[in-house]
Amino acid sequence: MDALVPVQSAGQRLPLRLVSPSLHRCIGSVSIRRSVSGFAMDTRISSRSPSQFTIRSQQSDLKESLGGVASSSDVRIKEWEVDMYQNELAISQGIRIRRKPPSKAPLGYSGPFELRLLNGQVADSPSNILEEITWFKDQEVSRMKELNPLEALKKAVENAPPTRDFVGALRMAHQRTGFPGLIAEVKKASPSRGILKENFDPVEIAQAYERGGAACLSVLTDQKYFKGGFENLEAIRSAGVKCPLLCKEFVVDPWQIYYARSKGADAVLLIAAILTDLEITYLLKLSKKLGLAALVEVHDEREMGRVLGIEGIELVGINNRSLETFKVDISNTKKLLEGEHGRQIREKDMIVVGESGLFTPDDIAYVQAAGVKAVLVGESIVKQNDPEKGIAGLFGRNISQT
Ligand SMILES: O=C(O)c1ccccc1NCC(=O)[C@H](O)[C@H](O)COP(=O)(O)O
Repeated sequence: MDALVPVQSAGQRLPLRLVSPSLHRCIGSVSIRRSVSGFAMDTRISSRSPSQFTIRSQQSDLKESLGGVASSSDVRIKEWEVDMYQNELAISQGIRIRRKPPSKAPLGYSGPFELRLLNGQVADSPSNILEEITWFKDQEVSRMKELNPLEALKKAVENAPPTRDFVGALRMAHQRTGFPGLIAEVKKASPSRGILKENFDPVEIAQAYERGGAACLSVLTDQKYFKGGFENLEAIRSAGVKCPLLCKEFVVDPWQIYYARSKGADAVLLIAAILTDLEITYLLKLSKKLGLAALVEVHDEREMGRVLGIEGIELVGINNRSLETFKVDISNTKKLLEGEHGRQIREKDMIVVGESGLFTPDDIAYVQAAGVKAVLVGESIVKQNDPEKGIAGLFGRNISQT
């Protein structure tokens, strides 16, 4: 059964019974403050499957909600259950990536998850690179939030220069050149390929991409796995590059959307493999509210089906690289655009972005014939001594304005 969650603002309290009858039964008629952001949202969520964003609580909030009588072990148990519900929701949507390392049930736990715990063994090391990155991101974001509290970020965003039209730039480039609009990636390294470019000057590369006819740029901001950084995003923006900028991050928390906006992004990436439908819906709304476009990335039919069921998505990326196994196969783009999914995409006039593994004019022609109107390319152009010429080589001709 679905429950309607009321529109709320920062600090207002969400009646717990609206999101989790089972938690409600356990702890009575209490409310939990939304901890992540105060963005008002009116949506329906499953009452059996609360979202991390909607019900994660501060320890003190929960203690207070329990009338000040709860012991810290009560609080730990409820927090742990919230995580378990979050996992349940993700699994029910076919999401294999766990957002956090599994933790043992708190001492003395006897609740709705007890039987499952007795039966199942859970691996406590990441199953693949995407899961590893996601677990790391969760902790990294907690640390970054302490240094950059949301309230300060909101003020910075209010005073930030306006965003540029990411989707419009792709459409225009497609019309102007007859080729898919290019999102050129500023990428120093990756987990699958290691270091791609030793002498890496992000601003120089961005300017070369712009001269070469890129419609938009993608800037990796993850430091640990891609040797990127938010300072690259800021530097490229400050250098006067006009192409709209995608902040290429692993978003697991709405705080990151505010942060990306404050650092000069025009668009953000939302990866369906790590986000539930409700999270995508919420992050999409938040991005729009902040003037950002959202590129929603899928890798398989199931994710494509989920994303097509979400209102308001304009930009869908099909990644030809499995972020779990690193296998790259550009026929993935074709496969996902065939049949009913392709029909729905055309009907909704969505822009599909073919991502990863594109090296030659034949590759571009192949994904264009499959139906993409944009491509996201990193390795094949960033590795060239002259990335501007790299773009001409990729398309088989000069696609700059001149
Ligand atoms: O590229 C990786 O190794 C990788 C590993 C784990 C998560 C994401 C990863 N890459 C992100 C991308 O999908 C690419 O940077 C982007 O699509 C460009 O791909 P390419 O043109 O093949 O460099």
